[in-house]
Amino acid sequence: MIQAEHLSKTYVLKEKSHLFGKRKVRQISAVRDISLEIPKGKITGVLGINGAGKTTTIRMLASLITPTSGSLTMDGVDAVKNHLWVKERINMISGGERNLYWRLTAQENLRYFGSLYGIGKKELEERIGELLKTVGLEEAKDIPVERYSKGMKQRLQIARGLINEPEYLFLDEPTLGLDILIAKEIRELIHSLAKERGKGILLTTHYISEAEELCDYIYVLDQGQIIARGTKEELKEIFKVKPRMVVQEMSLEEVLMKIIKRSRGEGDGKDSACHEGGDHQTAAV
Ligand SMILES: Nc1ncnc2c1ncn2[C@@H]1O[C@H](COP(=O)(O)OP(=O)(O)OP(=O)(O)O)[C@@H](O)[C@H]1O
Repeated sequence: MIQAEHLSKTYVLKEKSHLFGKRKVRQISAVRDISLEIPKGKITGVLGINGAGKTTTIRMLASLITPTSGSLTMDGVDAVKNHLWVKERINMISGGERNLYWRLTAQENLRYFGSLYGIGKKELEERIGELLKTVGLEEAKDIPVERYSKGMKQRLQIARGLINEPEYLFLDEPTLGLDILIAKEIRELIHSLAKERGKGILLTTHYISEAEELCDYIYVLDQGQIIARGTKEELKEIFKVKPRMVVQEMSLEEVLMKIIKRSRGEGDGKDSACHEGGDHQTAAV
């Protein structure tokens, strides 16, 4: 399990001031005091609107940037001190079409990325063969990536993300810009990676229905803080109307909008659908 406790990240920007050409220092508190867990065999979602701090969070969890404060462990090992050990056990895939060499074939891409992990030649060839099968690109393995459809490129991205046999896979907007059929294929693949192959998956997505379909547990991030957490059922429970009133099930999207508005004190979340009592920010701790 990956466990983050009280993680924060502040970016320090040095900007030139117009006055006397002096440098001004500006601090951006991108993520503040977040605690979360990513268990193996489960899909954990991090949802939030643009600028909420999702990318900063995922990059800290993947040891690509160092937290300003807080602790991060992987299977009990300090991930900040042992970031090279951590990087061997994690991989990250972003949506879009970056990170692939277009003139190379699928096989050549995987061979290149595998060589970066120092995997032996024989083992690498076997792994590439299996991965191409897993993502359904066996027949297209010798075609240059520039001739692939968007869905094929994304499947190859997933194969690239699995080349080091990571225990944890971070997916940043994995179905961005894909049509519904291809997105469905990718979602099925993500589901099987967690449920059949035991990977710990962290997913960020703008598509709420995708989170609803895939995520075992969801963290809602806004303005750098976790403002709610829970299973989708627990999140929906926050706004469930109390007994003797007509209960109308809200979509997860409606629930998330209400959670964000309420956290920002914008009123809409305070309507009759609010649940009773205590900590409104947490569906389940
Ligand atoms: N390298 C950086 N230097 C300075 N500020 C940054 C940097 N990266 C992110 N930020 C700022 O930190 C905040 C959180 O950004 P982040 O990219 O983590 O959010 P996000 O939820 O991933 O947004 P999006 O969905 O738009 O990608 C924003 O205010 C952003 O401008």
